[in-house]
Amino acid sequence: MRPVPKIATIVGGGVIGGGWAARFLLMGWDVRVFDPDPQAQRKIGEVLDNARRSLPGLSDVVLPPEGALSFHDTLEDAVAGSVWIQESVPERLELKHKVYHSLQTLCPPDAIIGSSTSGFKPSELQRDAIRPGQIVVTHPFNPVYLLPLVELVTTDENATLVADAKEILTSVGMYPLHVGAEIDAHIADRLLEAVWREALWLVNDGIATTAEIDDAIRYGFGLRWAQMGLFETYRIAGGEAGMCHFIGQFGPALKWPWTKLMDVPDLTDDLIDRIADQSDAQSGAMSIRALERARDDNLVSILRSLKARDFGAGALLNAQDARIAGLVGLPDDLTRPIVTVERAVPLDWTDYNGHMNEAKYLQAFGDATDRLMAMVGCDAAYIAGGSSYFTVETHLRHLDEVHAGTVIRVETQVLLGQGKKLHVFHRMFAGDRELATGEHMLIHVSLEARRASEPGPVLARSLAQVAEAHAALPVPEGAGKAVGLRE
Ligand SMILES: NC(=O)C1=CN([C@@H]2O[C@H](COP(=O)(O)OP(=O)(O)OC[C@H]3O[C@@H](n4cnc5c(N)ncnc54)[C@H](O)[C@@H]3O)[C@@H](O)[C@H]2O)C=CC1
Ligand SMILES: C[N+](C)(C)CC(=O)CC(=O)[O-]
Repeated sequence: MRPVPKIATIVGGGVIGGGWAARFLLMGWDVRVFDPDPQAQRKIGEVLDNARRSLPGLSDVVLPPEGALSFHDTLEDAVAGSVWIQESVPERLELKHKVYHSLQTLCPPDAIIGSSTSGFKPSELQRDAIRPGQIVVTHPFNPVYLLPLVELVTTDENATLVADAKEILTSVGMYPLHVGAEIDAHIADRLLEAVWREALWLVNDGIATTAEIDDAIRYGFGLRWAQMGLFETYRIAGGEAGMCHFIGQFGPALKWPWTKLMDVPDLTDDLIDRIADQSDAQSGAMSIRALERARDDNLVSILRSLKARDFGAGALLNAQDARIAGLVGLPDDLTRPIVTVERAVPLDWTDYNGHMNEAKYLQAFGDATDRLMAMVGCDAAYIAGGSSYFTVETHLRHLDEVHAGTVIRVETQVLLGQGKKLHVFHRMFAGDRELATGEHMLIHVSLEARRASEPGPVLARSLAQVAEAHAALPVPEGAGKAVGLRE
């Protein structure tokens, strides 16, 4: 794809438009918003605050510098020079048609217009459009700045822009699921709608409250769904005999009255009041923004756990980190310490004292050592060949505190890189502020014998090169020290 100016326009800056604005901005795009609501700027500001505290820490590398956000009184101003236009106005087809008509008379003809629509088919959106091929469905999930899925639904008219759309969405950390055929509500909302209908019936019939239904999801199958989805978990539920056995066992239940799916309860005032009252009793003590923060904190923890396992949505985040960081090799300039970590402090690294927990300093220094090892050639392929380093001694010093969202940087000096021994000194900074140091002795080992061994020649040469260059640097303050005892 040709290099494009990173300019996105958000038309409709409500719940979803605000989330799109945050994702594009934090991934380095300039974002222009058009929304006639006088409260739009305040609302987007609040969504952005939530995004800024949660999204950067998902990444183990530093995100690109944040783009510029601007609000515009006219659509013409808002779309000038835009590459991606995200329509997120209310779910009314005639309103969306009106918006596309205005947009297409004003916007660049090669910009992509993505619609956040939860349920309209792209052919419905394209009807009577000036350039039907410019409009696609890009259906996201709330919060758009944290959840990667975006359903990309297209028609034959869109053939030439599908690849570009996928590339742009992937570049901002999303997972474009290209839906093979257009249907009402795409894939995900069709599934959600089924669960939603059943939940409404359960409240309507007085079987369960809103809180009990939420407990049934979050203490059970919701946790399974978050990492594996439906079919993979049911395959496991079939035991060793797998999916066929599972269907054999539970297939007959499809004919039993387990679901009321095709009927919808009448949304009478009584039912709406009951749902609203139960929901107030369940969560009314918290503001929407506080609930959003609780949701985001939990999502960050779940996503980071999946990331550590390189699984599901976590594997997507690792791929995004690799794209942002590019290839890792030794820097050209070895006359100064090597930057081995540059990242924001994630929400789940902070503790009851409201700052980064002591254990996470070791995590960051461990990551710095891993990065240095990869840079000098002790990378995944080398380790798969049966050799690695084990850390045998560590000394940490905590010099200053740091909070969630702050960008930290670790600079690494090799004090010794000879034979089996690798002696490193890490210094952690936030800007110019020194936060901590970590001194570590590592021994090269054979993973088969579980004993010390000599490094391979390429690794040994590369380490010696760094150690020799770093020997010219002053010995860092604090190196070689133990915990002092006052007399
Ligand atoms: N809320 C949700 O959970 C999700 C919603 N969606 C979809 O996103 C779209 C927007 O939904 P929400 O953000 O929830 O609605 P919302 O009501 O929070 O926001 C809509 C915004 O559009 C603005 N607006 C109205 N007319 C406009 C116009 N002519 N030009 C520019 N702005 C205009 C409104 O002032 C408002 O700020 C819908 O198509 C919806 O189906 C998609 C995924 C999830
Ligand atoms: C309720 N909803 C149909 C607007 C939901 C969505 O479209 C996706 C989501 O975020 O759940």
